[in-house]
Amino acid sequence: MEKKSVDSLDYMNAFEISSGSRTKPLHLLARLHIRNWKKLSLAFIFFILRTSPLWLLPIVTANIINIITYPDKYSMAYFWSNLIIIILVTALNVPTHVMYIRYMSSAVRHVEAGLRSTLIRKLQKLSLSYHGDLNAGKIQSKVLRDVEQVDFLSRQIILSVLPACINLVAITALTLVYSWYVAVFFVFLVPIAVVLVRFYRAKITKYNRELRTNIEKMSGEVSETVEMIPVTRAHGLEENEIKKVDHALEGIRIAGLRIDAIEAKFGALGWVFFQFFQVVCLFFTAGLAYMGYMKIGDIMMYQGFFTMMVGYVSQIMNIYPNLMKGFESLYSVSEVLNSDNLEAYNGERKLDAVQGDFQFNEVYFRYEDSEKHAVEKFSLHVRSGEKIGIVGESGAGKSTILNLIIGFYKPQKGQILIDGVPMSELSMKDYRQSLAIVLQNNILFSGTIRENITYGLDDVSDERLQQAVWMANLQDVVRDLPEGMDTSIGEHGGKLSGGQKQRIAIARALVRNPKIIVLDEATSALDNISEKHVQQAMEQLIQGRTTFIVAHRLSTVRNVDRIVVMKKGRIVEVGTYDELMAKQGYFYQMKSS
Ligand SMILES: Nc1ncnc2c1ncn2[C@@H]1O[C@H](COP(=O)(O)OP(=O)(O)OP(=O)(O)O)[C@@H](O)[C@H]1O
Repeated sequence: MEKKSVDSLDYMNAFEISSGSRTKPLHLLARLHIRNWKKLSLAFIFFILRTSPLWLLPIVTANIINIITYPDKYSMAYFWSNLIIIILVTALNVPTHVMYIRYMSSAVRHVEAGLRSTLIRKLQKLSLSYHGDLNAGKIQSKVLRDVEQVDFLSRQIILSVLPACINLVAITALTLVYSWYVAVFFVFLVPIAVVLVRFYRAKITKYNRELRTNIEKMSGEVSETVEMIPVTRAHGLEENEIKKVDHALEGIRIAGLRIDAIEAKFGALGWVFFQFFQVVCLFFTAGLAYMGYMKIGDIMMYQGFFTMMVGYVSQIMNIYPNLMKGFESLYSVSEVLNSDNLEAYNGERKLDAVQGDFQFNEVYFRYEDSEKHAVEKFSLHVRSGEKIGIVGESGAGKSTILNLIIGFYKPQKGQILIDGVPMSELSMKDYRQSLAIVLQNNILFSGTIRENITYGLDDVSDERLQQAVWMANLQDVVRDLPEGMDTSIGEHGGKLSGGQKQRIAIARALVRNPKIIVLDEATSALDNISEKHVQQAMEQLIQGRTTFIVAHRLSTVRNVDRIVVMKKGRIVEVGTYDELMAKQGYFYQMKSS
């Protein structure tokens, strides 16, 4: 049951149809809401019931004035029936309004939650290079602010624009029933509104985009600044960081001012036009009554209708700038949802049991925005269970090889085969379940030690967990903590030492019992005892598994089966530690320098 309700939050299909060409925002909004059409239809019915007293009131007012002005033409029964009808219909407003809001809100809130969920789903599918370009702050701004704006947009349309349009049609129809020439006079309002909107639309759209991109920029700056606080303080660069954020805030201030100014002009002009028009209407109907074409009470009715019409047209025009903001946010969200910069691989094949045999055939890889290859002509066969050390100077392409092994990136030329199957055919989700990664920046999250180790695994027995803790040399750490395994480790493991963090990452890898291990040795120096602990944990981890270790300290690779020495993306030497030392080549030079 729960799964079903979670599934239903996926709104991707509303965007899938639109990918490629840019869909009009109103179409997109309609597609988002079409799934909840039953609730929206019910909301619409209750809306009509709720609003009907508004249409009746001017008619009843006209009737009462006419009864009093011309008592000989009307009976008292007519007077009382008018009163009873308006009281009854007005009293109905309470239940009908509650029902209208309940159905409407339920539909709109579903879309709001759905949009956020769809964004998160999409972010999990987008390639790492896409994530590299879009920082966490910008994504947050889209998931929080932009979705909120879209929710606001839906509410504005359902609560204000649609009701105003329905009311306008209803009032025009009622006026037509009574007098066609007054109706024609009313209809003149629309072109005035259209001309005003057309005149300001381009500017409002432009300034909204400016504001939105400035807010995203600021959000990015803030999240980066917060992350950098320890480094900033350590270097005494607080003022520089404050200036950077201030600069982004200044951008928002100016863009916001521009928007406010243009909205003020637009709103005020509309108001003045419509006030003039209302006065003209009064004189027009009064003139008709003066000439005997209209009863006095009817002036009140038309004036009532016209006041309502002006009210509704102004209502639409006043929220028009907000609608534009909402459309801009919808565009911002669809920018991510329509992106086709997806994960590099989309194969489906599952291996029965991954053995961990790797064949690299003349692999070439270049990052998207880079001119030169980070990896060139990389050929290597790695047997199942073999331990490979990868060494080379900074920028030689070591981490890139690891990323290619994990499948984060796909070679532009050449091929990588796993157990004889090209990576492009493999289901990455399935393949990565046989793989454990311990990277330079071990990504820990703000849960407990237990949660961090068992991350993503549903049922890990206590025995298996204890074994992983023991193998990762963590038992002393856990014992000394106040709540043992259930101690919270702070954001990104902030309450732990570098060595402890690494051992937690190793325990996380161990508990998965993977066939392949990818290790990026930490560059940060650990003290001797800590390093020994980590070293022991690593030895436990790599036993019996195909292992790729990027080593920064050459002593780390002493015991691996083969060392691959890289330079400028190419393999320059391959061999055991002793062979390479005896050869006195590049590795020997690196070791001696
Ligand atoms: N995301 C990226 N976009 C563009 N170029 C990149 C990216 N990541 C790495 N590079 C470039 O690719 C080359 C290889 O980088 P890589 O990180 O693989 O080197 P490395 O040997 O792991 O270096 P280090 O030991 O310093 O971590 C470098 O020239 C680097 O500047």
